[in-house]
Amino acid sequence: MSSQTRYVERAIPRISMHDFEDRIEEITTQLIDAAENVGFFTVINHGISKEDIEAMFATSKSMFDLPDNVKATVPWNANNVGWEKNSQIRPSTGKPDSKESYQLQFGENMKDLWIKDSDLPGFQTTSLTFMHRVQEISERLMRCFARGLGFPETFFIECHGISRPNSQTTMRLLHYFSQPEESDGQEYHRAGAHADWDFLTLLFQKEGQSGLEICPGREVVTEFGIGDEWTKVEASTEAIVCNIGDLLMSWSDDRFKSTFHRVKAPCEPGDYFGDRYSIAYFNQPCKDTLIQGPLKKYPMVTGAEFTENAMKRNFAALQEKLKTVAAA
Ligand SMILES: O=C(O)CCC(=O)C(=O)O
Ligand SMILES: [Fe+2]
Repeated sequence: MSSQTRYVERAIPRISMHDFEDRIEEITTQLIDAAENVGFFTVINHGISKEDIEAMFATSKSMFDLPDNVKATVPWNANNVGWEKNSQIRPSTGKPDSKESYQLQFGENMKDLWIKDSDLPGFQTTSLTFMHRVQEISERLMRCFARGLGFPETFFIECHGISRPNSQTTMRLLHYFSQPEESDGQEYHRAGAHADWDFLTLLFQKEGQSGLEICPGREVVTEFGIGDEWTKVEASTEAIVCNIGDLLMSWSDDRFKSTFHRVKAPCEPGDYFGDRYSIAYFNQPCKDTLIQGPLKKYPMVTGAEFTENAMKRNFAALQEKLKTVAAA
């Protein structure tokens, strides 16, 4: 079905966050280097133990194990919250990802969209506790990026405040369905190639459940095209994989790169075909945040406008793709 992937080795920087307050300068230098040259890096010694990450994965699995009619009581909506199944179509593939996901936020968008305690006891509390811990790590990284770009140190933390009702920061629980190892002629996409449009994504994976790949080389945030040489990112439960999103690329006037990535449709020997669980934490701006880089390369927009523009660009690229699929 799909042709063999061309792979290249690229080193993915691994950054330790131990003794953060004493090492903030050194960590900032490492982060800025990774952001400029790769767009992807992993953080270790970040303060969340492997056991706590495994516990969140267990909670996520219990939620996905609920019957579809229960999960359908908290349906996805365009505020990027709620549960969906086989419904996200990526412009790069023109086909839905073979997965289900449940997106959670801190603010008013989550009204009536939490799985009830009567369906899964403790789900909301466990998830929110974990989200606050990932937010703490995100805020340390934001302090470094603010320093690196010459903004006041707490600038990005305020722009992405999670205690504001209009917060849009999202944690996405993901479950990719297991796929047949014997080809049945179909290609089952997991997450088709895309760039994220947030500030910074923090991704948790489970050891053994590989599939994440990156394709760097993007020069400007407004372009959509991707190259065809991929690099595998190892799945480790302890390390958090971080990628720059379009928002930070724009805020840095294209100095920091938002990188195309995918979860490969398994199709070659050595690929992982089993159920795959991951957790992505997207740092999103509040709706009224004003966004513009120090060099003013792009016009100033609000957080709400930035998201809307990203969705429009995505939609236009999808229409183009569907045209070529229909013509083929
Ligand atoms: O599940 C993964 O490993 C990646 C997910 C992802 O890139 C996304 O949801 O934006
Ligand atoms: Fe992504």
